[in-house]
Amino acid sequence: MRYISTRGQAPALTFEEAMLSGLARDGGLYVPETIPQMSPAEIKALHGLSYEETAFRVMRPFVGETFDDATLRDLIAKAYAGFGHEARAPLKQLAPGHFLLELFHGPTLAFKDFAMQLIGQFFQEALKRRGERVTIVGATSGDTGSAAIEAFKGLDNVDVVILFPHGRVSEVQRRQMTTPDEANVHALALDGDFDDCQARLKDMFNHFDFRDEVRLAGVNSINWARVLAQVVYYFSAAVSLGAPERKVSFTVPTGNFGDIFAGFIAKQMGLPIHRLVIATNQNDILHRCMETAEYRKNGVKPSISPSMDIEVSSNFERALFWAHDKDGAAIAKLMTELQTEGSFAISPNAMGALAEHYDSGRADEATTSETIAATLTSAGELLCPHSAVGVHVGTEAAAKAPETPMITLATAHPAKFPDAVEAASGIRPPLPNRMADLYERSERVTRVANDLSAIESLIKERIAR
Ligand SMILES: Cc1ncc(COP(=O)(O)O)c(C=O)c1O
Ligand SMILES: N[C@@H](CCOP(=O)(O)O)C(=O)O
Repeated sequence: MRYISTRGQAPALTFEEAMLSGLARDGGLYVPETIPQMSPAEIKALHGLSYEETAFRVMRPFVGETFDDATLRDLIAKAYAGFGHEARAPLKQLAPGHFLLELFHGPTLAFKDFAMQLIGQFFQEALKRRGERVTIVGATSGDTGSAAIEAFKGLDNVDVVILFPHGRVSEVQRRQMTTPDEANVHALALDGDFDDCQARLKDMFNHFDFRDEVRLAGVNSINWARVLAQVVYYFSAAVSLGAPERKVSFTVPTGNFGDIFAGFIAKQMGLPIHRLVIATNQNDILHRCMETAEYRKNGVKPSISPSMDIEVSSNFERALFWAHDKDGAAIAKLMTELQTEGSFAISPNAMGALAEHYDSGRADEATTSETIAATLTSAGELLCPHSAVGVHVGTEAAAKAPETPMITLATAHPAKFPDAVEAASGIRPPLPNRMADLYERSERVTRVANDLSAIESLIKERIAR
């Protein structure tokens, strides 16, 4: 299995090389050259298996020779052992034909743990074998950062540096990143928004002297291994509702497009998915793009679902690559236009290819709050604001195809966003006992300007210690 860049100008890599490299050296994102197929019989055989065994069977062909079967099984087992629900990703019924896939039972209470706990294991195994150390730099709007810190803290062959937008994450999210006291954890609060954090991260990958000097690695969904780990729960959920005999649709609260793109990969592998529905908050660039065929930035507005306050949706590049018949030059041109003009137009052919798989919808701030309150009353479920965006859009989409079950992804625990949830529902969700002292722990964070050389100097200084 080889991985190629969406911009067509970087060397093809193995799974291990792609995982440890992060961004391709032409600025693109790695994707598998071909997508392994699962037959209806192989999908049917997933019925009744543990989440871990499902993960093994779905991911095995992508991993190639990086890990043998026994090692891969062992790493998967270690990754999910700390989850707080035996099913790992339980499915609950919200309404007739509408289900909620709870992805927040991992250690940091968001769906990021599914991938991050696993790639934490993958990195440790690969680095030990190679005798290498790396500097992981991550950009976060709140959840990737805490999940990465949890997965990599205390390891002696990794430094983990997280850039988060100052003042634009919830207090719980911030404290999850700033209170760990392990020396290899570095939380940096950047003066800017998430797009600035992600842009500086990509600048670091494109600055080869720095990249090579610090042996930069990435654990955002830039990293193909992140996306791969997220493919698994599309299989486990669809199979429990009758796949391969029965088609299902998914609604995904979307920002950086990694989670919904994992659903696209599951569909390409053979999972019978009817529609993949992009659910955006008031930062609705992806929804507007699906409606107008134009991807146009108009400024990020802070919302009550802050993890989705994103306008430069990194993995949309991977979706566009497929929609343009894997024409790397075409993708490079669109990405340059986005950088220079703040927008690009999508051709009718490519829009047609996107519309074959994706629908979209948005929820504004008031609708998000109303959905939190309404879902508590109708189904007894207390949603986080991101999941509420999904439930609102998923309900609308389900009404258009009532014969197909709709699965909405619940991407975070409500206790990560207590202020917004309390304002909407009157209930302040408590943190789990193991995190009960989060507000008492002391914080360690460095404020940084949105300036590449200042950030790079700070990182070099930190990792030299
Ligand atoms: C809670 C939550 N929901 C939804 C999203 C959006 O997911 P993605 O960026 O994969 O589209 C994020 C951030 O990634 C998130 O943290
Ligand atoms: N919402 C994310 C943004 C980064 O997304 P990623 O999937 O590329 O890591 C976050 O919580 O940080």
